Order: sequence, then C-alpha cells, then structure tokens
Amino acid sequence: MENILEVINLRKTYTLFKLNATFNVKKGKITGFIGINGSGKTTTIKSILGLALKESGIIKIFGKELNKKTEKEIKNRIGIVFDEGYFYEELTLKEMKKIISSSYSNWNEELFKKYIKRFNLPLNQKICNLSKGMKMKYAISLALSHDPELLIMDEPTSGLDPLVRHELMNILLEFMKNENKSVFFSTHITSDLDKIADDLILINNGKIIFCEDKNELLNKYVIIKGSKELVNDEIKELFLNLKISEDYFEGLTDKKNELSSLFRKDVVIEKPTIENIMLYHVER
Ligand SMILES: Nc1ncnc2c1ncn2[C@@H]1O[C@H](COP(=O)(O)OP(=O)(O)OP(=O)(O)O)[C@@H](O)[C@H]1O
Repeated sequence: MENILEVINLRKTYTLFKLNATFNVKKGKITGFIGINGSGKTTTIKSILGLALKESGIIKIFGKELNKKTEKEIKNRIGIVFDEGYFYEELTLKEMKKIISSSYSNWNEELFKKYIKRFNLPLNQKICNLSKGMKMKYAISLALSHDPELLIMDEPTSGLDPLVRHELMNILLEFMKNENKSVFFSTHITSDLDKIADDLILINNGKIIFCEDKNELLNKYVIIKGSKELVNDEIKELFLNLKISEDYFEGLTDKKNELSSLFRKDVVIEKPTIENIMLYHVER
C-alpha cells in the first residue's frame, strides 16, 4: 500500500529528550499516533511539518521531501490542526480566516462557509471568546477548507468533552469516505481510536515502539490474570510485561498458545484495549 508519509531516522535532541523515529503512514488510512505525555508526539509532528528543525533524517510527504521548492505544493495538500490553535486570539474568526486562507492557493470559500454553518460558529466573534470545543471546530473548518488529502492533527481531542470528541470522530469518518484521504493524529486518549483508527503507532521516550494495523495488534495480545503461585521463571519470560501483587499476577503477552499449555490451573484471559497495550509497553 502506498505511503503518504515516510519518516526515516528522524532525530531531534532537546536537553533532556532525544527523538529517533522511523515509521510510515499509509494512504487511505486513519493512523493514530499514541504515547503518554512527553513521549515526543508534538516534536515529531512539528519536525514533519518543518516547524521544528530536525537534526537529521528523511521525511517524505506524498513521496517528496519538504523543502523550499516543494513546500507550497505539499502544504496545499495538507490540513493541520494543533491542540492549542496557533491563532491570534484577539482577531475575529473572519479576520483570522483571511490570514490563513491567503496562504493556500486552493482555498475553497464555499467549503469554509459550509463548515461554519454546520458548526454554528460566530464569524464576528473574537477567537479568545470561543469555548475549547468551538475553537477545535473552527480549527477543523480551517484545516478542511482547502480540501486537503492528508489531515495531520496534534492532540485534537485533548480537553474536549465526550460529545465534541464524538462529533470530531464523525467528521474524520466523513472525511475518509473519499478513499484518497488520510489522517494522522496524535492522542493520549486512546479510546478515541477504538472505533476509527486503522493503524497505530506507539511512541515512548522518543522511540517508536510499534507501527501496526490496529486489528492485528488487538488480536495479537491477550491479558492473562491468575493466582500468583502459578507463575514460574519459564512463564515470566513469555510475558511482555508482568505485574505481580501479593496474591495475583496480571500480564500482557503475545504468546497466548504457549502460555495456555503451561498453565495447569485456571487463569482468566482477556482481550486488551489499545490503552492496555500502550500502558503495558510503556510501563515495561
Ligand atoms: N522547545 C523545547 N525545549 C526543550 N525541551 C522540549 C521542547 N519541546 C519539547 N521538549 C521536551 O521534549 C519532550 C517531548 O515533548 P513533546 O511535546 O514532543 O511530547 P508529547 O508526546 O507531544 O507530549 P504531550 O502529550 O504532553 O503533548 C518533553 O520531555 C518536552 O519537555
């Protein structure tokens, strides 16, 4: 399948943080970029968009590296949404739109008006007077009004109530009805991805832990729980992460069949959520 975004050995260092990331985002998919606070999601996204200066590595969007020659074409084909909108808060929605729309040669005013109407946004109000949910809807309207092929969003759902988050997920699904569209979005609220993501990329401490199809990932792992005395050294080795408390153990494994034959007494086997898989990997 065609890659819409390729990130190869992307390196960026801050005093207390090192990013070294390699992953691909496929065309026609919603890819969730997950990781706990401070894992490097924003740094990666900013580096991809050229908003943070990378030290080394190759980033290809639509098969092209972002440089002075390709910047205009690539940015025309991308919609960008940041958690904290990069807006001038004292401007009205209309004024800010004027600035943003001027940087796109394919801006579609009719499309923008459609979103503004749909979200019931007050064009003459100052941005600072919008609620967090309205700001997000405004940011989405701006990002979609030049009909981008790739939507890149950094923590779009953080701080939003479940209703607005649900609305946002529906907008993404609607956007994806056209098979040439792709979405790459970072979040630490993994429940948002349960229904809509096709692929998942986990980043932790600046490193990519996995980049996989969501369903394959959810089918690969199980959580096994049971009484502590059932665990021996051979069994411990087969868990990706095993937590043992006073009486019980609980662990994540991709070796379900091997473990089932080793446990002689009853254990409980559960399907993990994306959050379980993320936390077990991170706590490891
Ligand atoms: N400009 C900067 N100067 C120094 N350190 C920075 C800078 N920007 C980010 N960092 C550090 O880099 C690490 C990764 O931060 P980043 O914002 O990329 O994480 P994140 O996964 O997006 O986190 P969150 O979910 O909290 O937004 C953090 O430890 C952060 O403190």
